[in-house]
Amino acid sequence: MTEVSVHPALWPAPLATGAVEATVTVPGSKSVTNRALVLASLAAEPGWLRRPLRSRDSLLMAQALRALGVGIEETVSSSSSSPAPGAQGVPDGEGEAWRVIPAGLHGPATVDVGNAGTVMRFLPPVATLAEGPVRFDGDPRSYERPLNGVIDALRVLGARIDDDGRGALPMTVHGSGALDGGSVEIDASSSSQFVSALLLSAPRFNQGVEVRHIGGRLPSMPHIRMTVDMLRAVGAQVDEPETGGEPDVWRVSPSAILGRDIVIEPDLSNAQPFLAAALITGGRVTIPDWPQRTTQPGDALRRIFTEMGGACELTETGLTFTGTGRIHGIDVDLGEVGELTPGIAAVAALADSPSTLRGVAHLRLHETDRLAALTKEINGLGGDVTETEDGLHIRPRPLHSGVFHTYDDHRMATAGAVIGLAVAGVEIENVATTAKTLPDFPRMWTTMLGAES
Ligand SMILES: O=C(O)C1=C[C@@H](OP(=O)(O)O)[C@@H](O)[C@H](O)C1
Ligand SMILES: C=C(OP(=O)(O)O)C(=O)O
Repeated sequence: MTEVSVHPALWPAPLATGAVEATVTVPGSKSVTNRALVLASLAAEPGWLRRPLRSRDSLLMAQALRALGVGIEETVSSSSSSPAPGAQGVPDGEGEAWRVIPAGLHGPATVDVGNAGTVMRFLPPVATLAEGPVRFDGDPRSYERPLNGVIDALRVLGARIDDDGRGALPMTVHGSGALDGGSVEIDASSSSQFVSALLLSAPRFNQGVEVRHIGGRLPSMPHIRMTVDMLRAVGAQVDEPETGGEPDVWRVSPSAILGRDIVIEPDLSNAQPFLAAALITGGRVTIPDWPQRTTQPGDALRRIFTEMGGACELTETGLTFTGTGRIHGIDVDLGEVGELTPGIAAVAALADSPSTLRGVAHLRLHETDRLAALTKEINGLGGDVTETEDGLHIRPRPLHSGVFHTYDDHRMATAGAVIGLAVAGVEIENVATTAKTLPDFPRMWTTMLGAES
């Protein structure tokens, strides 16, 4: 639906000329921002998001919710302004805040999902609660990404949906203002977002929901934990496997959703390239406000990048990661933290020993086929990467200059930039694709390098 703009321009990835020493403030988490927008829109009262992510994925989410009737007011508060009523533990009037004012949801409306998994999966259940037709469309790639788990489940739960029979976009959800809800079995082995999608709207279903996953391994479990935690934080009652429930079964009871005031954590997956810069150059990077406790998968970087040769210290002010310039290969299952794979593959290509990345077959259905794209692009620079059934085998070799293609995938672009730190003459095709979750990436990257010692 959205014209995918062509960016022929090549961005010369800057080479690091010394050890990177920088403090990098990373914008809000995509996954937390888009869950918070959905929950706030379904709430019984207004709420606030502080330090939300402003990127393509989150703006598409906000635009879609507005199209359904929700009020979302964007304010940038200065340090002199007073905090919003009810704000708790929020730094005094700092940064951007979005006030979300729920309203009766209605169609007719059109939702542009772009290529945002969170928008294409989380919003169809919301649309069943609207009165009137809601049409879903998006980038060409969104037609190929799995959605059948959500479509089939919603039909079982009482929704009427017109698609072209493939269980994919484009489609129209004919909302009737309410959904029965109840029990449903799904195979969510291709995306954890199927489960998250059904749970997020479930307090508003007449009978709530019981979701039973019946397929192969469920990826990205931390993201399902994030969904459960955020639901509980808005007053929902959730039974789930990790707090004594049945394995692979989640239950959400019908209830009102409370309007909350939430501060969005920095996006730890978007912190990855900056931490990688410290690891590769033997430098030191601090990410302020790294949470002490979080469900974000990016938190696993503390362990993974430490195993690959760095050291980290988590303090009250943030995470400081220090590299030695020596990078070790790793054998790791990334099934829980799949979105970290491109960045880990980039570092692994520069290591002193081979790596095996496992458990991520579902990445073939992400923004692009990430396993094929990483293999092709790293090998295009002289690397030696092979695809396995569920991941990558990476044998480091001396790399050379060349174009690193990104396939409209933000994490391919940042992975290419990481390699470019250590390899002269790497050019990133369409670095602007980082706008999906981190629009300011090129400036942040050069600023970080400007601060190198
Ligand atoms: O729920 C979420 O916010 C996400 C879940 C994961 O999706 P998959 O389970 O489809 O990998 C992750 O890769 C994506 O970046 C964000
Ligand atoms: C897989 C990703 O995104 P999406 O939310 O579109 O699934 C990602 O950001 O790595």
